Amino acid sequence: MTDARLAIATPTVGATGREVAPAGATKMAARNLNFFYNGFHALKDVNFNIAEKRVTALIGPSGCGKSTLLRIFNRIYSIYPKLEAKGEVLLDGENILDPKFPLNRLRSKVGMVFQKPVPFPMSIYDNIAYAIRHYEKLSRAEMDARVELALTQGALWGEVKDKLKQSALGLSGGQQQRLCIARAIALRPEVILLDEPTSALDPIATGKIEQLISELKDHYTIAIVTHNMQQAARCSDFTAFMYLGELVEFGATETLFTKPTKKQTEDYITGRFG
Ligand SMILES: Nc1ncnc2c1ncn2[C@@H]1O[C@H](COP(=O)(O)OP(=O)(O)OP(=O)(O)O)[C@@H](O)[C@H]1O
Repeated sequence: MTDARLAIATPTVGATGREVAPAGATKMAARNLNFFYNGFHALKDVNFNIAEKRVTALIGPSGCGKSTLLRIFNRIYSIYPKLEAKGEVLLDGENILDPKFPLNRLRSKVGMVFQKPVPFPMSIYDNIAYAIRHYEKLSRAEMDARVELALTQGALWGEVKDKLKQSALGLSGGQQQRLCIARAIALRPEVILLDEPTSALDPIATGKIEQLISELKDHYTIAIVTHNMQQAARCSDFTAFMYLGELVEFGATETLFTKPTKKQTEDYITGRFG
């Protein structure tokens, strides 16, 4: 991977005291990353960068390790004793795989949305507020404003503003997924990881989520696992193609889809396998 825009950048400190890197600079990076499921070598020496305020897509045939890689970016695996990661995953230059990197801090900076929408069995309002209460003490008015902002950024406010007290389980699948994205946004993360966020949705709901992703990248760094190559082509700035646990090719999405340099990539994107 030689794209000069992805060179590791030294983070600078913004007005809020939060470290900020310019859009396009490296936000997260895997360095010689290997992962083992109870001895099974699922990721092999993976190196790649996720650019600040850009969308990076992970594509590849089933079982190639896309979800495994995404999950390592917020250390979800660490709750299982027989799973082991070797190498480094850097967030603004700090290794998040280091057990000394606090999990709470990681989870507040790196949010995750799963394949199947999983709203909590509570009201729409509380789905957002519950997550915030875990991290912050806010007044009622402040909480109302945060809930509204998250639902607005999640492109859901217009549809739910008159039924905030109703159960989130009554929303459609597409609305539930936007609620899950809003819940992740409510914690003001810097990075949002999306694991096949539209695979359970119809084309209209999928279109809304794709539109939302393109709006969110002005504010957040996004990595998305998708089986849908058109989706990767439509939504992402950079694409990583994986095969059998290896990162085969990484580059600007347009280049990877029009002029892949590896035969395996070409075979996959032209539908010859996978
Ligand atoms: N909990 C687990 N225990 C053992 N092996 C696992 C586990 N989860 C995944 N694997 C294996 O690790 C490899 C990578 O799986 P992973 O789910 O990351 O692939 P993927 O590319 O996301 O696949 P899909 O597109 O089908 O979701 C596969 O060989 C899979 O069988």
